[in-house]
Amino acid sequence: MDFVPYGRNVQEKIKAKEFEPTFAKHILDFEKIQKCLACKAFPKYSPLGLCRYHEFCFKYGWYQEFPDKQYIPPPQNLIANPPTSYDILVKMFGYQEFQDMQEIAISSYVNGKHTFISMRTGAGKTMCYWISAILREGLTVVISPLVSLIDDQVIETIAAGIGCASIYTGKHQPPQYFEKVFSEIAIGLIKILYITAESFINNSSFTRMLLNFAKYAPVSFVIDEVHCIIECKHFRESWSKLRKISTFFPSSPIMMLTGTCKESDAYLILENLGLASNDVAFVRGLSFSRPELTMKMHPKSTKEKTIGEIITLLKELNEGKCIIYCPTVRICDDVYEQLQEKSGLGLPMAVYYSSLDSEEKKKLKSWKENTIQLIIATNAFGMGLNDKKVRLVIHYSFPLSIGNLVQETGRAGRDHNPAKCIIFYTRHDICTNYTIITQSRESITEDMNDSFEANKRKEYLAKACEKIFEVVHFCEEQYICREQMLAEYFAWNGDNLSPPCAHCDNCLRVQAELVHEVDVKTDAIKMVGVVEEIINKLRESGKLISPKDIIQVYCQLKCDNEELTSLNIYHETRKKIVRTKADAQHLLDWLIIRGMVKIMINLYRPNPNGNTLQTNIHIVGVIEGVTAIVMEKNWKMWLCHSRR
Ligand SMILES: Nc1ncnc2c1ncn2[C@@H]1O[C@H](COP(=O)(O)OP(=O)(O)OP(=O)(O)O)[C@@H](O)[C@H]1O
Repeated sequence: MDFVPYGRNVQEKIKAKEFEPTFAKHILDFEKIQKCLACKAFPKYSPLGLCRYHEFCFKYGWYQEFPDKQYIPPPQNLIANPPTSYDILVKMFGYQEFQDMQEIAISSYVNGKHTFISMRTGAGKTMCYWISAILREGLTVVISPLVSLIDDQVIETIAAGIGCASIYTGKHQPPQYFEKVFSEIAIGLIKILYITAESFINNSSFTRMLLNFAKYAPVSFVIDEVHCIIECKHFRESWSKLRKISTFFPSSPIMMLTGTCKESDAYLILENLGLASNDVAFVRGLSFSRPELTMKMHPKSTKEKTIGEIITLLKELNEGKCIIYCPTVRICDDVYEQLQEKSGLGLPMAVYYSSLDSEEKKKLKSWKENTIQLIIATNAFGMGLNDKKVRLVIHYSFPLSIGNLVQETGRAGRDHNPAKCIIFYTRHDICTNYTIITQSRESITEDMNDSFEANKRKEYLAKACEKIFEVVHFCEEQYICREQMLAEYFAWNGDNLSPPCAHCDNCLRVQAELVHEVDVKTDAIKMVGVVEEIINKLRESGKLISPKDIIQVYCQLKCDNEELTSLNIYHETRKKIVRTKADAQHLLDWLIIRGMVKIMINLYRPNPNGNTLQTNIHIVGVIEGVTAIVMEKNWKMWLCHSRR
């Protein structure tokens, strides 16, 4: 494919005054407005007749950026020095200061270095690649996880005055559309191209076009929400194939953006992308704290009660907007119906999930225009969404992972004013979440053979259990500051912990109750002793061990399985710091998420012909040398004085 004719075609259209850019529909009154003399696409902004971006280019003598090659700029005194990233921030976007680590991130990437950027939600990561795309010549390709997110990104980018387009598979993008996008890239009108990982991996004509373009001008890459490489690789294969970037475009720098990434995951991401860590600059935000957010767990009981509690929360909403996250489409519809019926609030509301048809998805427009105040959605909604009016985020069931929790709650308070995040929590939702993660595939892993596929699935299921228990542990913790827990979860080596937020439910509880931080190492050692003894006892009979068995033996309570009362450890007299069932459960969860006690969640159908799925949680073992490993760790736990 020869790239040059594309440019020629569009130049002819411009000359014949027949040119309409692919993004015309995002420009208000496109037909009527006076257009920029240099691009014939964006509205005229300056007295010279140029749009904001081309006026900026004009001042610095960047005439090669003018898409209409016939346009001859008037003579002028050029600004002597080339623009800095700060000049662009101020002159193009109207901001006076960089936020967080934006400037350092931009400088690294513009200098051609692969740059891994991890900054809190709402820190302004988009700006990092917008400014870079202007400073670097050629095209910036942004790989983004969701079509709905790409649609939003395109609207925002056009509103900011930067030429962009999107590529994903769908009936709204026929072959003629691709041809048109290629032409606009060829004349330099499009600076940023948003694309899904699937299109980037599978659209071979796009790859050919890009390789061809790279012969004429630099191509740079951005992977937005780069943690998807870890989180989506099992069900969206394309995310595991993004090494294609470094293979096909070895001299292009890659900017990797995330709000939530553990250090170990960052290295796995680089490995997946075929990048050596020495070749990558890591830029991490100054703080991951979101002081404007107040997080609270709410025990979840019956559906009626939960809906009633949600209605009370909604009554306090006033002008603000709310997102209710539900785990499944069925639950979204159900909550929507319940709220419609019972609320009497007259609150304009809608549902959103990826399987809605495009007509129904149009309601999203009303959300953006603020005529819908409440959206009830699956996690298909909201990733990267930047809506400053969201004052309340409710989780009808606990989030699928700590990463999801941060991303989803991160939609609130984006104007830096106070906002609430409420999670309705019950252990019963473990089943729902596990069903989603495993895509309802029954998972009796003991029966699996040893094939490569089966091992991959086992590994995936083990990871899924770990993620669920991480959230369970987070939700059930009563005293440690929620913000500190999240900061610790995502902490990298050498990070300092910020002080407690003083306004989450746990901080308030610590202020209200008499609590003590105590060392429970001896209890942790005892608990793994209990696990080992029970396993030894029941190994022969092949009986399954539940967390309840461990708690009953540890707390020396009446055992459901009477056999266990014959264990020595059951009768041992000892001084316990962790005494109540709830605290013992919390300690066991801690052992599980630290990988010391191994569990398995088993998804099964109680009635083979029915649709209902249930879960059993089994304890399957401890890691080798567990006692020594427990001894090495810190086991400081907050306990309520009155419970001790
Ligand atoms: N330097 C700046 N000064 C003031 N506001 C800024 C600056 N840079 C970006 N912003 C604004 O910050 C808001 C959040 O930016 P953005 O959507 O890029 O956040 P993000 O880091 O991508 O968050 P998330 O991870 O949640 O998607 C936007 O409204 C953006 O215009």
